[in-house]
Amino acid sequence: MRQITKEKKVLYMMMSTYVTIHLQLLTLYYWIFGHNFCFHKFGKEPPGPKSLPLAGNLLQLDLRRPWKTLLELSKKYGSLYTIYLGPKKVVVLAGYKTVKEALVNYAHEFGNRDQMLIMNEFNQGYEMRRFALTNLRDFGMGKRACEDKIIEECHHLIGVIKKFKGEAFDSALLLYCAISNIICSMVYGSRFDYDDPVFFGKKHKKTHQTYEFHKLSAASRKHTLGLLSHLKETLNPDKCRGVVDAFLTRRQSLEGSGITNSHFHNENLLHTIMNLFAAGTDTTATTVRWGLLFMARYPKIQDKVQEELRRVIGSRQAQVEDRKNLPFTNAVIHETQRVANISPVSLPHVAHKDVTFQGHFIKKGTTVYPLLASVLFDESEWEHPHSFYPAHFLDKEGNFVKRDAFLPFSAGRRACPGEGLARMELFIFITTLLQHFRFTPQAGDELDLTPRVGLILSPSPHKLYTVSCM
Ligand code: HEM
Repeated sequence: MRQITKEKKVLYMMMSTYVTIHLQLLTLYYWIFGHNFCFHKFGKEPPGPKSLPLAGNLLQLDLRRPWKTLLELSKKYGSLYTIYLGPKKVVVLAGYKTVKEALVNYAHEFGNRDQMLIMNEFNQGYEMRRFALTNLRDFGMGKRACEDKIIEECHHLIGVIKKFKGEAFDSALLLYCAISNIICSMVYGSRFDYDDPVFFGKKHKKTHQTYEFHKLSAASRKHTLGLLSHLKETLNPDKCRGVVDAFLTRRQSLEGSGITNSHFHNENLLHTIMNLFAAGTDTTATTVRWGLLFMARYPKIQDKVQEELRRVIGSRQAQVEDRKNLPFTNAVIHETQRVANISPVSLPHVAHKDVTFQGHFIKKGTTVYPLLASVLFDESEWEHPHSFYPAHFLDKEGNFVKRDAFLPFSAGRRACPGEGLARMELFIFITTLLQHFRFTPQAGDELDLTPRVGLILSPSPHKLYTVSCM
């Protein structure tokens, strides 16, 4: 009897080991193959490359230039495909037609943000973003007052460039300070000199060598806190200097009405400001840098821009109003944004609900990457997608033409809210600098146009000479 029970036990153990191994094999099979061929009653999920458990498709990605791999994968899997970044499933949208259809026609369905990636996008994110943008508009964003501030800042920059007396210099830090000052004047109500500790703390030297904007003091939590405490001490609710004062005044009035648990608290203020600097400085400054680099690299195009500027506005200050009379210059600025492709993958979106898109099922909560590079270099939209070719934006008579596939600011509900300000900055900075200086490379420098790897695609470190034109 005892013998039979022992045998039963051994048999039981063997069976359970067998079942466990099979379950593990099935799980592995599912990980390797299953989620690549997932069907749903509303349609098939977008196709994609096979992925490994946990690592997903990470081993296939060029981690220094992931957007390049995403572009290559779109050639194999089409304009809508799935990849796994580790265990995280991501649906990639590629090509003008698909990106536009998703972001504009399905704006609601694809309009959420990935909570993990946006600072302060917890529950209060939407309210804070709305507050910041409404107040930026009140303090001049996209208006005439703002244009005056941009022009004033541009002249500070010109003064500093003149001090190099024609010596070659790297424009990176100067441009970051100048563009930061536009946000500073709207957020804090004042600008700062380029050698002010607001920009350069103890890390100045290192930052100068590595050109990493996020290491500048203006982008640091500690410096922002210092500025905020000064603004709090000197606050006059009847005379708001900028967005910070408006925030503090709103908080005071809420507290006056007995509301002490609103979203208007210090941490939100800090995040809102740092978000604005992160989104609004590096992007625009980097684009102006690309513009100057392209001008030095393509001197004949620089000649044509300068000829048009001299003919149409002469030596007077360029205004946004002049844009319509400067088709070639306008085309060059657009082509700069297209080729610079500073944000090759837009910020991640998230499917707001289950959606069937182009016959494929995408589950609520799935992260979606609009691949903006695939739009800006879409071979079915651009005549010379991989060349710097301002005529993309000109008709046969030389008039400026808008192009649908020009989407550096993305499109739809989540498109960049700073587009108006950015376009104003790009126009004023690029035209005014080209009215004052001719930009040329150092002797023997071919000017490498390979972008530096980072959060956005910026030019590799380089120096340019300036020759005064005025
Ligand atoms: C050349 C300059 C700029 C470029 C190319 C650019 C591009 C973009 C892109 C591609 C996005 C993501 C859109 C999406 O997810 O679909 C974005 C978001 C954003 N941009 Fe810009 N941007 C620029 C300048 C600015 C400026 C000057 C500001 C503000 C002052 C700004 C504020 C923002 C904000 C707050 C967001 C996040 C919006 C959200 O979460 O919905 N940007 N930008």
